[in-house]
Amino acid sequence: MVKVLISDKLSPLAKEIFEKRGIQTDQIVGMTPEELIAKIPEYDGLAIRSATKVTPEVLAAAENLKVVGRAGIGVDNVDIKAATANGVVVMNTPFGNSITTAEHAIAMMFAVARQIPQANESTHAGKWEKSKFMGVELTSKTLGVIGCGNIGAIAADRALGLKMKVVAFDPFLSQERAEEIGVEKVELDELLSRADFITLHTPLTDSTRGIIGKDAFAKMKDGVRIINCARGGLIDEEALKEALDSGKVAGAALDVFAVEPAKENALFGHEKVVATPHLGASTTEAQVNVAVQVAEQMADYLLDGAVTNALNMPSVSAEEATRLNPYMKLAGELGSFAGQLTENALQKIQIEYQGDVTELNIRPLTAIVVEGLLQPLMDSVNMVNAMAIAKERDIEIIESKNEGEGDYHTMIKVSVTTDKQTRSVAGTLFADRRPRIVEVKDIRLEAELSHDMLYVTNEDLPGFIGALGTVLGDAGLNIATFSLGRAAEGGEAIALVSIDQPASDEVLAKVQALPHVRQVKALKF
Ligand SMILES: NC(=O)c1ccc[n+]([C@@H]2O[C@H](COP(=O)([O-])OP(=O)(O)OC[C@H]3O[C@@H](n4cnc5c(N)ncnc54)[C@H](O)[C@@H]3O)[C@@H](O)[C@H]2O)c1
Ligand SMILES: O=C(O)[C@H](O)COP(=O)(O)O
Repeated sequence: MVKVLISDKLSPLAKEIFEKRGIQTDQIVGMTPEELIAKIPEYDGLAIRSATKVTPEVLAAAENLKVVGRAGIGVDNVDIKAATANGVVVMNTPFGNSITTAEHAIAMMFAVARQIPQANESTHAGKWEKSKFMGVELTSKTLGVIGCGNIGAIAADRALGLKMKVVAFDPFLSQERAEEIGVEKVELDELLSRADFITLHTPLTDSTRGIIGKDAFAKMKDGVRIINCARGGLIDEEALKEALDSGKVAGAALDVFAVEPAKENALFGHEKVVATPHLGASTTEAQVNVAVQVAEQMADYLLDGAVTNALNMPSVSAEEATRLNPYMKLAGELGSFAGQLTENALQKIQIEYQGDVTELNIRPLTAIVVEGLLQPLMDSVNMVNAMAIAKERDIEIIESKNEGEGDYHTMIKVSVTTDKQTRSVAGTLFADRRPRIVEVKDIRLEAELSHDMLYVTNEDLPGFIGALGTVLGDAGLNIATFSLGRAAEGGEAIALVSIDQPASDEVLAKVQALPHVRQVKALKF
């Protein structure tokens, strides 16, 4: 039975959905890394928020794990490289909490503009410090949005509704999209020098870490206010403290911190800092959205092979997954066949898709061909990491589509170039949706692959078939199917023989010694 572990606090709807779809689900929140490592081998799926750290050690122990589902956006708590290497798909829910988080940023902007938390605390303490809490208006002020993706764009939209002027810095924001949102696209330095409020909405990457540091503060207006509801590492916290102490920055509203959970932080207790404990996504609505979405996505993948919102795999819809399944088998067999025939360093893989298959999403098919091809070279290759491994090894991958039908209504042809030669193998699906090999080295034949096969190339001369049958019969090997093809009369011929047991080295040597045999190989599928 398929099993999922929920290791963070998720809406109970997630468990309900998993169980309704026949997936056994355990929820264990607050495990230590060691406890998670001990528990994870049992599970096919792991559903998390930001608290669980999916480290290389956790992934190494996760021998049955197929998918990590993040009920939320940020996946900086998941080692995606290690997940990919282990064949684990990582998915998130990129939109479910965006409105909620943008609203939190706006709430934090109001809070820091009017010192609402400080005034609240003072009022509860019976101090009535009316003159202490002088605020600023938002109307007509300039908001600088750093990172104008899903959340940044919603925050900008809400700020425009508050009659603010919005400037945005985002290297990937097009002029058209900026106009559509209603923001002015500017460079970072211009944003820093013009903004009265700055709100951050980028992921934490090597290029965004510390994007707001000493240099950035120096370029800002005096009295600027900073809001961060994205990731703690975007702001250099030491530099922020100095800027607050000097009065350069009039206030900061922070939902996220460099180290979380943040029990201690140099900014805590600062009178100009408003802080919340990573609450950006914490609304009833957002938590329902992300929990339902992650459970559906994970169940779709575990049960039907459909891939949605994955960070390390191309998307495949449920309907596509059903149509793709027989092609996945064909692509896997072609890749494996070509891989087992390839003895030298791979340089180029060409995959031609012809006829019906061109209507489908070919990216997963290509990934599975490449996986099959690399499998004889390395155990650790899988569909998730195959393309990355090929790239690392400078293997060129060329895909082409020919929508017209050839001799078959659908065909996939894999050609592999090594430093010595180019070899090809092609296959189709018959009406029973079962794969058939229909061409090897441009020689036509028709073979269904089975667990143990013999691949024999020989000269097309009389006596070969009988001699081969005798060798196999003498060895007690039953022939299940026998497929033959030849380039031309008397030219190169290929035999693909399905046998009920594997052939020993001795049998292979005897076949190799037969007159006219050029090459024999035992293949496994
Ligand atoms: N506080 C919370 O609870 C909470 C909730 C949800 C999301 N988040 C975080 O908010 C952030 C934004 O989420 P999103 O859904 O809007 O992501 P998104 O991918 O839709 O948008 C991010 C934007 O940042 C831009 N960007 C990337 N590098 C940049 C750079 N160097 N400079 C400027 N812009 C850059 C991208 O082009 C993109 O437009 C993420 O870090 C996410 O983890 C926090
Ligand atoms: O990236 C996100 O989605 C947010 O940081 C929310 O994190 P959380 O699910 O731990 O609240």
